[in-house]
Order: sequence, then C-alpha cells, then structure tokens
Amino acid sequence: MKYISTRGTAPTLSFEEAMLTGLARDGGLYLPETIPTLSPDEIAAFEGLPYEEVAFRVMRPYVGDAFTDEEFRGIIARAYDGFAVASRAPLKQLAPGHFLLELFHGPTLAFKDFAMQLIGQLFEFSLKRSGKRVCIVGATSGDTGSAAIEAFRGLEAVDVFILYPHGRVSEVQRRQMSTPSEDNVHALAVDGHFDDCQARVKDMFNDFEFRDAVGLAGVNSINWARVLAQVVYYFTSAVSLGAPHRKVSFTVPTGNFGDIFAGYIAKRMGLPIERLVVATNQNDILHRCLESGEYKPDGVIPSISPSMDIQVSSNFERALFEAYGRDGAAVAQLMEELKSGGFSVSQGAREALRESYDSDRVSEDETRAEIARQQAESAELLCPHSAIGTAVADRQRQTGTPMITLATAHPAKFPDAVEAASGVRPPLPPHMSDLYERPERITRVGNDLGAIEALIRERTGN
Ligand SMILES: Cc1ncc(COP(=O)(O)O)c(C=O)c1O
Ligand SMILES: N[C@@H](CCOP(=O)(O)O)C(=O)O
Repeated sequence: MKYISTRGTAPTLSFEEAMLTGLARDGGLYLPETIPTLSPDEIAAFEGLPYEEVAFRVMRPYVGDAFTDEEFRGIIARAYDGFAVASRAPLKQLAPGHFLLELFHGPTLAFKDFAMQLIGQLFEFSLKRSGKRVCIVGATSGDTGSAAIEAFRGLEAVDVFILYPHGRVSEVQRRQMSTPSEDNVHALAVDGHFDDCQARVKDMFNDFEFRDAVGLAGVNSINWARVLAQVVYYFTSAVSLGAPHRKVSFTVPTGNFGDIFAGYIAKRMGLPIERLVVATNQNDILHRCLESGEYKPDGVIPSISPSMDIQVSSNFERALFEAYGRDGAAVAQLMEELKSGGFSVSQGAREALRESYDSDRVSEDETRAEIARQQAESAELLCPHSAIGTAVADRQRQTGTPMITLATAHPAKFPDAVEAASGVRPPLPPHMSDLYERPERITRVGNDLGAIEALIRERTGN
C-alpha cells in the first residue's frame, strides 16, 4: 500500500514512512493511494469478535509489509490492554433508535486514546527496529495532547512537545498534560488559540532545516495512522446493530474533522453507513461551509466544549481532496487561498461533500440544555462535546435507520461545565483521583515560531 499527498507533489511513501513523517513535504496530508474494501461476508464475520481482532482485520490491508501479522497483532493487543472495559468501545441505547458509542474508556478518558495508544506502540516498534530517534510536536485543544503525552511518556527514542492554548483547556486536560514527570514530555502553554498552535506545528513541518535537524514527527490527525485507528469503532458498533445487513447512521462531534473522516473511510471500505452527520459547536465553520460552500475562518470563540474550538480544520483538506476527485493541484490552490482569508468550494465538490456529510451546529445554551435533558431522561451524564452530538442526532434522526452518536470524552474531563448544566459533578476515575495534588510542569511561550523552535532545539540538544 502506497500513500500520496493531498497536494499532489510530495514523494509517495509506505505506511511506516507516512506514519513517521506526519505532514507531507508539500504541506499536504497523506492518504492511501487506493481505499481497500471489505465484502459483506467479511464484515458480517466481525460479529462477536474481540475489538482487537476487528482492528487487525480492518487495518491490516493498510499497513502493507511494515509488520508481520504476528507483530501487528501484538502491537494492537498492547495498545488496548490498558482500557477500562473489555469491549473497548461499548454501545448503549439512549432512546429507541438512538445509540451512544462510548469512546472514553481509555487511559486519558477521550476517543483520542484509540489512535494514540496504537501509535505509541507502532512508533516504539518501528524506532527500536531502525535505531532512529524522533521529536514529536503536536497541537492540542486539550485531548490530543493528554493522549499523546500518556502514550509516549518515558519512551527512549522520543521527545514530545505539546502546544496548547493557554487558559483555553479544562483544568483536568491541563493537568493531564502538565503532571507526568517523565523528562521526555513537555507541555507548552501558547499565548493564542488552538488554530495558532496548529499553525505553528505546520510551520515547523514546513521549515525543512528545523524539521530534519530535530527529526520532526507528528501525532495530530495529520498523521494517517491516527485516522486509520479510528475507522475500527465504526465497524464494531455498526456490526453490533446488524450491519452489513442493516444500514446505520453516525453523528460525530467535530473539530479537526479526523473522527468523521474515519467514518467516511469506513463507508468507502464497504460499511453500509446511510448518513454521516457533522455536529459543531458555535465555532461552526464546517457546518457553514457544508451549507454554503464558503470556507472563511472568522476567529475562534471560546466555548464550554473547548476541544472543538477550531476554525481551521486540518482534515477537511482530506475531505476536499476526495470531493475534488483527488486533484492535488486544486487542493493546493484552495490552501493557498486560505492563507489570504478563505476559499469557495466549487459547485461539483460542494455536491460531493453534501453527498457524504450532513451537518448542524449547537449553541452554548442548547449544549447546556442537552446535558440536562440527557441526565434527566436517560440518566447519562454527557461531556459537552458528546451532548452536541446527541442534540444534533436527535434533530437529524430519521425513523428506520439507527443513529449512533459518538461520545468522545468522559464528563469528568469537563466537571465545571457538566455540573453547571446538570447539577451533578462527575468524579474522576480512581487512576486519576490524585490529579489535583500532582505537581505541574508547564512552559509558557509566545505565539512565535522562532522562540518555540529555539526552545525545542535547546531541550533536545539539536
Ligand atoms: C472531546 C472531543 N470531541 C470531539 C473532538 C473533535 O474531533 P475531530 O477533531 O476528530 O473532529 C475532539 C477533538 O478534536 C475532542 O477532543
Ligand atoms: N480536539 C483536538 C484538536 C487536535 O486534533 P487532532 O485530532 O488533529 O489531533 C484536541 O483535543 O487536541
């Protein structure tokens, strides 16, 4: 399996190369040259299998000869060993025809653990084999950073620098990043918002001298392996509701577009998904773009769902690449226009996007009301991101096809917002019960590429 860039001019890479590379050298994102498909019989055979075995069967076609089957099975087994529930991604019924896919039973209580725990194992295996060392730089609005630090802390051949927007993540998220004591992990509080952090990470990838000197690698969802790992739970949940003999729909709380794009890949692989619904908070650029074809970021407004406070949505580039018939030059042109304020999607591409995705947005008041409603009606305490999902799902649900909403984080990561909305303060699970007593280690930095690069060079000795 070969991987190509969404901007069409970077070298074609193998799975392992694409995974260790992160952003393509032309600024694009890697995607498989072809998307493998599974037959209805192959999908039906997933019924009753352990999560790890479905993960192996779904991801195996993408990894090529990077690992033997035995090695890959071992990597997957170690990745999910630390999850709190045996099924890994349990599905609960919220109401007739509406199901909640709980993706927060990993070590940092968010769906990011599904991919990050796997990537941690993949990197460790690959770097041991090659004897190389990498410097991971990531941007986070709260959950990717904590999952990355958890997955890579203490690893010999890896340094990790996480840029998060100062004062714009929840206290639990911040402490998850700032309290691990291992020397190889660094939490950097940036004066700016998430889009600034993500832009600085991309700048570092586009600074080839710096990139090569420090051995830069990325674990944001610019990394294809992140998206791939998330394809698996679309299969496990749909099969448990009767796929491939029955269609299902999904509603996905969306920010950087990685999670819903994984659903799109599952559909292209043959999973009978009727609708994929993008659910946004008040930072609703994706909803506006899907409605109007205009993609114009207009500033991030802080919300009670901070992990989705994003206006420059990284993986939307992958969706555009597909919508433009994999025309890398067209995507490169749009990304050039984005630098000067935004772009308009062509009529054909817009129709293709609308065929693949529905969308809706939820205001702050509606989010609070939905947390309270679900607590009262279904006894489910939802995090604000998941509540945005269930609110949209309820509006968009059609009779006949079950709707699965992705619950992307545990409510205990956002205790203040959840308590204010529902009157109930969700407790942290036992393995995190002393989080507020652990000492923090944070470096405050300006939104300044030169200063951030200098700090990384100094700390890594490059
Ligand atoms: C809790 C939570 N929900 C939803 C999202 C949105 O996911 P994506 O960026 O893959 O669209 C994120 C982060 O991105 C998140 O941390
Ligand atoms: N919401 C994310 C933002 C980064 O997204 P990623 O999926 O590209 O890593 C976060 O929690 O950090």
